Amino acid sequence: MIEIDDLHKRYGDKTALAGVSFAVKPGEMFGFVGANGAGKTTTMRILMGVLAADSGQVRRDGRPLTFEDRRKFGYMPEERGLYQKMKVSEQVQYFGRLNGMSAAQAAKATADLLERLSLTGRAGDEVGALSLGNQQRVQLAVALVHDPEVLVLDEPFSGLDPIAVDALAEVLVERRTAGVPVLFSSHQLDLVERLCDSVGIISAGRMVASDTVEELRAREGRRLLKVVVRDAAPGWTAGLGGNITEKGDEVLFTDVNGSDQEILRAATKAGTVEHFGWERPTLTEIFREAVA
Ligand SMILES: Nc1ncnc2c1ncn2[C@@H]1O[C@H](COP(=O)(O)OP(=O)(O)OP(=O)(O)O)[C@@H](O)[C@H]1O
Repeated sequence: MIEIDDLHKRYGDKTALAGVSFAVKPGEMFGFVGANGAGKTTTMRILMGVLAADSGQVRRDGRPLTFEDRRKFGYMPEERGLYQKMKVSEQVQYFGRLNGMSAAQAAKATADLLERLSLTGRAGDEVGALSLGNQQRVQLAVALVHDPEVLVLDEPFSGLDPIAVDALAEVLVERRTAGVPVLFSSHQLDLVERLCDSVGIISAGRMVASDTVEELRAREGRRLLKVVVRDAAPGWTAGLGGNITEKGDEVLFTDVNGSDQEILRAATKAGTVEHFGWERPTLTEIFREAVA
């Protein structure tokens, strides 16, 4: 288990992190989300030892992370760092070798990854000759080549086309299933919602929510009540509690504060109730609420 415990970080008089804590379990995919400048990259740099925290700790299985631990991590930094003049396949193999693989292991892992990320046809091209999206795929191959024990990826999906998004998602899900803790940041909340078991929402250097996607949605899930009444008597919602938005037969109630049964009785009296239930918010709605 990877634990981020109460990280604080200032850049001069600018506070970047003001107490960031969360944990990523083995076999868990954790989506790290937050507005621009919220502190995601700073947190991941501290996790990877690229940057020192002012206070707080990063632990693996209860003990502080060491250089040796981090060598077994796969990291995709925000500042992409590839040798532009090196050929794609050589580059990925090179990083595999740097991480302790034999030449044969690195060659095999590289060939497999290039295939998965649809880069086989570009294996002999210089990285600098590739489009930005394809360079991003190479960067991912570099982060993944040594079969890391932990994955820390800073916006791995940005700039990828939908096919590459699916290919990367498949690789990450595979690693997660093999027991690897996977942490990635993203602004693509639909993707985070689709892929992640847990989500951390950071705002202005503080964690404002950190839980499983299911828990977050369930917790927020009794905020929006949707009622559809066919052939309702006009004005049937008059005098009922909460904020009310009406659209044809559909009525949405927010901030109902326990008056749901009263609403159900009124709806039943007004006409034929076709739908009565709590709407589960999307991650985007939860995010907007959390950082507001
Ligand atoms: N080297 C630095 N010097 C000064 N301030 C910095 C530095 N790096 C980051 N910051 C500031 O720290 C805060 C957190 O930045 P960080 O890059 O961690 O955010 P982020 O959540 O990754 O943002 P984004 O989604 O835009 O990548 C921001 O206010 C940023 O301006």
